[in-house]
Amino acid sequence: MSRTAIKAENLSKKYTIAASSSRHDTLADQLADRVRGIFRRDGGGRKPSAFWAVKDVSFEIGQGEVVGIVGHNGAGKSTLLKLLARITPPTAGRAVINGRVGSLLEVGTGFHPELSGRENIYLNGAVIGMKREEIRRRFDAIVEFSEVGRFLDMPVKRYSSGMYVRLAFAVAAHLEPEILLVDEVLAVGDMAFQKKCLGRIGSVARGGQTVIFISHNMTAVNSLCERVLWVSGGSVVDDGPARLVVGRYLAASTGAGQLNEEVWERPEEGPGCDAVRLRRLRLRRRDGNSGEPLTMESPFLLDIEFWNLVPDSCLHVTVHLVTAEGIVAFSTGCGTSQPLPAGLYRSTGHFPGDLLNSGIHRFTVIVVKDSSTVLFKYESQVPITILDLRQREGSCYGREPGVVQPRLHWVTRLLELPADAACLPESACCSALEEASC
Ligand SMILES: Nc1ncnc2c1ncn2[C@@H]1O[C@H](COP(=O)(O)OP(=O)(O)OP(=O)(O)O)[C@@H](O)[C@H]1O
Repeated sequence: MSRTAIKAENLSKKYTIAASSSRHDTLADQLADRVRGIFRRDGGGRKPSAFWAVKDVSFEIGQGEVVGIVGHNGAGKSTLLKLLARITPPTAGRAVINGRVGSLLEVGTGFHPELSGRENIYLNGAVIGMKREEIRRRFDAIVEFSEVGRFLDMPVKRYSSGMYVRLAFAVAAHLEPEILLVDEVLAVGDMAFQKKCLGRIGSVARGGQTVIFISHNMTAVNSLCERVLWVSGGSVVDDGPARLVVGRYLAASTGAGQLNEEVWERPEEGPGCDAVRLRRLRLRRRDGNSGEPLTMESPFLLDIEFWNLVPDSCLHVTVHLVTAEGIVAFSTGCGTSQPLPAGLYRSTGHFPGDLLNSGIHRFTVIVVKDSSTVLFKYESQVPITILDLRQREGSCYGREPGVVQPRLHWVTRLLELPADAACLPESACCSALEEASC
C-alpha cells in the first residue's frame, strides 16, 4: 500500500448546545433570540445539552487516494473535515496528517478579511509552507481561474460570497497542496463555476495528490473518487469502492429495493374486476441479484400475475411506465389472440439496460379485453428506482435531460482537412477520431 496521507484514530467531536439552543451567527439571530426570551415563561433556563457530531471515527487514506464523503445533512461530514484540517480540535482521538494541507471548507475560513485578494493568495501559500517564488509562479493561474482579477486589491471582506469562494477555490486547488480537502464548495457559485471546480478537482486528483471531497452530487462523487466514506450520525457506516458505497447510499436514501412487489393472496383481494384480478406485481433485477439497486445499465423484469376468472377471454396486459414528473415514458405490453382458459397467469416484461433515465419511476397496469374494452387500470405502489452510477469524463456531472437515456452508437469521421494541415497524415486524424467515437 502507498504511504499513509491521513490516519484518523477514534476521532470524536462533542458539541454543546447552549441553553437557548441557538447560534448567534447574525444580528437577526440575536434579535430573534431576544424576542423569544420575552415570551418564554421559564426565562430560557433550559440546561445546555451535548451531542457527538463525530464519534469514534477511524480510517486510513493512502497518498494519492481520492476519497468522497457522502451523508445526509447534519451527518457530521463537515465536522470531520474540519477536524482533519485542524480548524477545530477533537474532543477525543486524533488525526495524523502527512503532507501540506490545502482546504476549502466553508466561506470565511482560511482568508484574512482585512487583507486584499492578492495578499491572501500569498498568505495562504505561506501557511501551507510554500516559498514566495513558488506562489509567484502560480499566481497568474490562480487569478485567471478565480475570475476576480479586477478586485484583486480590494480587502476580501468586501467580496460577495460568490467571489470569495471563487478565489478561495482557486487558491486551494492551484497551490498544489499534497492533501486537498474540499467541502461542498459547489453549493455556492454559479453552474459554470461549479463545473470548472469539478474539472479542477478531477485534474488535481489525476495529478497524484490526495483529495477528500464532500458533496451531495453523487454523479460527481462517483466519477471523481475511487473510494467513498458514508457518514451517518457522526460515524462512518460504509467505506469502500465509490460505485458500491454511492449505490448503497442512494438506495437507502431513495428507498430503492425496499418495496419490490405487491401481492394479493386471494382473487377477491386483488385489484381488478369480475373478469380479471391481479395476483402479484413484482420488480426483479435480471441477474437475480436482489440486494443490489437498479442502475441505468441494469436490465430488469416486471412480473404481472393475474387470475383470469372468465374462460375464453382474449386479454391484453399493458404497462405505462411513468416518470416522477408524471410523464408516460412509454407504453408496452403483451396480449393473446387466442382465448385463454380460466386460471392464474404470469406475463413478464423484459426491460433492457441503458434505456431509462435515472429517477423514481412508477408503472400503471391496464388490462384490456378483446382489444377494445378496458377492464381496469391499476397504479402500482412498487417504485422503479433507477440510479445513475455512470462514470463521467470531464466536468459535466448534472442529470441529463430526457425520460430515456439509450446508449447509441456514434462515430465521428474526418470529412476534410484544412488546406494548411495537408502535411498531417490523414490516417493519424482518422484513428484519433475513431477512438473518440462511442
Ligand atoms: N459549531 C457548532 N456548534 C454546535 N453544533 C454544531 C456546530 N457545528 C456543527 N454542529 C452540528 O453538528 C452536526 C453535524 O454537522 P455537520 O456540519 O458536520 O454536518 P454535515 O454532514 O456536514 O451536514 P451538511 O451536509 O448539511 O453540511 C449537526 O447537527 C450540526 O448542527
